[in-house]
Amino acid sequence: MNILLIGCGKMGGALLTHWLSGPESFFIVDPGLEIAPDGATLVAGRDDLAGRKFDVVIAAVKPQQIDDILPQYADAYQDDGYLLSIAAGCSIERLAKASGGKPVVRVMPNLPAAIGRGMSGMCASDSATDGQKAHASAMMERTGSIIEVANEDMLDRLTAVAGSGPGYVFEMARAYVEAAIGLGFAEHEARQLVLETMGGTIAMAVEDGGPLEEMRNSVTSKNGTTQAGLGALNGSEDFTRLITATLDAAYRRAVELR
Ligand SMILES: NC(=O)C1=CN([C@@H]2O[C@H](COP(=O)(O)OP(=O)(O)OC[C@H]3O[C@@H](n4cnc5c(N)ncnc54)[C@H](O)[C@@H]3O)[C@@H](O)[C@H]2O)C=CC1
Ligand SMILES: O=C(O)[C@@H]1CCC=N1
Repeated sequence: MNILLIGCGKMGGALLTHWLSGPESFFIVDPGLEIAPDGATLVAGRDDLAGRKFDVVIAAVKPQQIDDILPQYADAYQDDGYLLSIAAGCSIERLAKASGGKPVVRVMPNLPAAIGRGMSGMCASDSATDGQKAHASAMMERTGSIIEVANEDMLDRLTAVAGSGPGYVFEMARAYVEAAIGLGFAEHEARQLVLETMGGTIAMAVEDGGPLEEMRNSVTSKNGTTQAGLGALNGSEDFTRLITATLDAAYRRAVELR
């Protein structure tokens, strides 16, 4: 199976490192790349394809570039080929038009795919076959977990939760480290304390599987230090409101990018 990856930046490149462990042959087009990742073939652009046809074309460029770039490759699909897009927001309707009417599988990955811990969502056009959906899903499973959502709107909502999610978590970690430095720790100590605390806590929540509220309460002694900290963090629900506003803003942006 031959796959053409259009765009091999932060997200496309992260996914590719795991996709390369599969049986497909990867061809990459990205003007920003000078050498092909090991195991893949770099092509200069549409005119460098020598008539080759692809079973899957993957769109991993910015959503704003889709309408300019994808039509250039509309004749590069096998008859039963499909388009897989990771572009945020960009609708199946737009993608189908840009690919000359090919079946479309939209996937929303996230950056921890780089270490095989991605959390992705997927939805497909009615024209995508079960085989195409199963193939896209199997590719994403090489990069972490995947769920199928009922419709495109839910994929845009998933983008706000999981696609952009690592950005929120990195920002929380950054602010947490900054605050720890403010309490007197050296930067390397603050980073270790915060990342090990966050990582250990998340790993425990996943392993335990119980209600997060109960787990939070198990840290919180009456009139203790955690209660004092949590009162400052979310005593008047400010943190809950901020997180809600964060997800709402990201979802609204995904809708704008449709
Ligand atoms: N970065 C992230 O965490 C996530 C990104 N995405 C989606 O992935 C897509 C790519 O985003 P990033 O990887 O973050 O951006 P990026 O800027 O790192 O990658 C885009 C790549 O496209 C290449 N490119 C530009 N013009 C091109 C052309 N004419 N032909 C082929 N390649 C071309 C660029 O050289 C660059 O390497 C976006 O649509 C974004 O919505 C989805 C989920 C998460
Ligand atoms: O910020 C963005 O638009 C992309 C999509 C999800 C994560 N990064």
